[in-house]
Amino acid sequence: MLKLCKRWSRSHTRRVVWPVCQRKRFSGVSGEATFLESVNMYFDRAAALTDLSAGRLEYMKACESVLRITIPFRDSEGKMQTVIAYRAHHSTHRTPVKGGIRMSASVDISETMALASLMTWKCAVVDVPFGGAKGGIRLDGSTVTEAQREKIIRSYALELTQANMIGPGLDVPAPDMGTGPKDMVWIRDTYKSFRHADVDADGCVTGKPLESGGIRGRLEATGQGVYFVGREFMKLEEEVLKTGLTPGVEGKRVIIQGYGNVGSWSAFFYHKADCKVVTIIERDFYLENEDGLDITALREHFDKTGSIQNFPGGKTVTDGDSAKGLENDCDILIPAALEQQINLSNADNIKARLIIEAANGPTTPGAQEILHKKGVVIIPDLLANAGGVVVSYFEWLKNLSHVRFGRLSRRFEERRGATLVKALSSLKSVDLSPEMRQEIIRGATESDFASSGLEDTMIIALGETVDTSKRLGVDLRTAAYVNAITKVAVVEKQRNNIFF
Ligand SMILES: NC(=O)C1=CN([C@@H]2O[C@H](COP(=O)(O)OP(=O)(O)OC[C@H]3O[C@@H](n4cnc5c(N)ncnc54)[C@H](OP(=O)(O)O)[C@@H]3O)[C@@H](O)[C@H]2O)C=CC1
Ligand SMILES: O=C(O)CCC(=O)C(=O)O
Repeated sequence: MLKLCKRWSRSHTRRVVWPVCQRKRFSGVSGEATFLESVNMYFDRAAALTDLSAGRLEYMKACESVLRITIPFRDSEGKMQTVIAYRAHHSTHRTPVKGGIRMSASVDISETMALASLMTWKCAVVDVPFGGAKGGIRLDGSTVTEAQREKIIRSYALELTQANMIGPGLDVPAPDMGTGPKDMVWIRDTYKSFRHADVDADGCVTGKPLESGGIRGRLEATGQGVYFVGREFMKLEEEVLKTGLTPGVEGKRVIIQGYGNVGSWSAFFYHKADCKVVTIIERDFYLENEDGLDITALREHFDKTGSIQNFPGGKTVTDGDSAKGLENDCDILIPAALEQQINLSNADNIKARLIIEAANGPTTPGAQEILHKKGVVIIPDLLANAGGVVVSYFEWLKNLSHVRFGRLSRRFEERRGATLVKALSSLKSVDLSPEMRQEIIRGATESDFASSGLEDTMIIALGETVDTSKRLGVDLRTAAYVNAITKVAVVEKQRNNIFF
């Protein structure tokens, strides 16, 4: 695709599509590569193991275009404020492009481009047929009212619509850090008001609530994927041996950073699988219990108080930097908050033997080197947290087909199951328990399809990654990038871009 380079303005918002060559360099953790530089370093390391030409790799690495938007709004004192927002398209080798929208005070163009790039490689790792994109709104969501937030989100969606950077066949955003289902409804509604004749308009965004075209299972999908990938990895004896742990997730001590969407659902699934969640780290404190936190009771506490702080079933530690909790004793560490949390300043002190990257970009290249030397295994972000985009893909398919998964077949399957049970019951040699009967009779629901489709996808992607890592003798991140780059290159070559 040609790099976009347009500039235009309208009365209430301004939009600029920046040619990527104008991007600035932004700093990250002091003395370390920025997030974008890290993603590119990981890409380069893997790219060197492919037989693709340097020119093609350079093109594949670059971010195709970035839309920059300025959104005005009036704060609670009536003063005019401006919010900067972005939408980056890393690769349109497949369309639509896909990726969440982050809302945070630390959003910048460089971070958005890094996240968009990760989306390209992530979709390829799990065979989701999308290109990579990401959005960012530079705003601390807790500083605005709901009405102000709605206006900002709708303005953002309006600008994307007018720039042709949203639509079921163009670009399909979703939630990321700081955004959620309600924001997705405002986006869908804004898009639909301009494209009201588009029968597929619901597919312009995923992560919507069920009543507004969402799918059962998207809310928990990223955390559930983080669980599936960890559970399957822990079954691979040869791989587990490298960590020094015993096979199986059961009984393992887990630390989770971030109790938002991804962190809370990861906690739920690991706890359900009989792991001990011993520490949960939030921005200003961490919560610990050596015997494992009761995650069900913790959820109730969160729902009542709006925070996990002072949960009576654990000790809340507020003194000092909460990231110190990453260094607590555990088997598995699941960073599920921000990028660059595991860096040169703390990598030496990490006790975990397995790190499952639920967040995007939580480990810097410098930290990774230290951890690898210590024998720590890292299941990388582009594989570990892909569950969100996988179930987003299912939501998009649901929106385009205009029917809930299982609606046409469930009753039919149940009748056939009942006939089978009847036939089996007539055989004296067969003794079916009530649970077995129920399992045979029950037709698959939408949740069953979403969850089993996600499970299958994560198992296949982990298998492919482990195979490549063994074949090339490289770590899992490099292997996942090699697989992703190879898959994207096939599509690039087949389409034979006329601009090459
Ligand atoms: N949502 C999704 O489907 C996907 C998300 N991801 C990635 O997962 C990560 C988390 O996203 P998500 O759960 O959606 O975001 P949320 O906004 O739902 O939650 C983020 C959580 O992290 C906490 N947090 C913020 N800063 C810190 C910090 N410095 N130390 C500890 N905790 C902190 C937040 O606390 P507070 O509320 O105080 O800010 C919040 O509890 C991000 O990296 C995101 O890109 C990846 C794939 C899909
Ligand atoms: O669900 C999606 O489409 C995107 C999720 C996302 O932003 C991510 O995986 O980082």
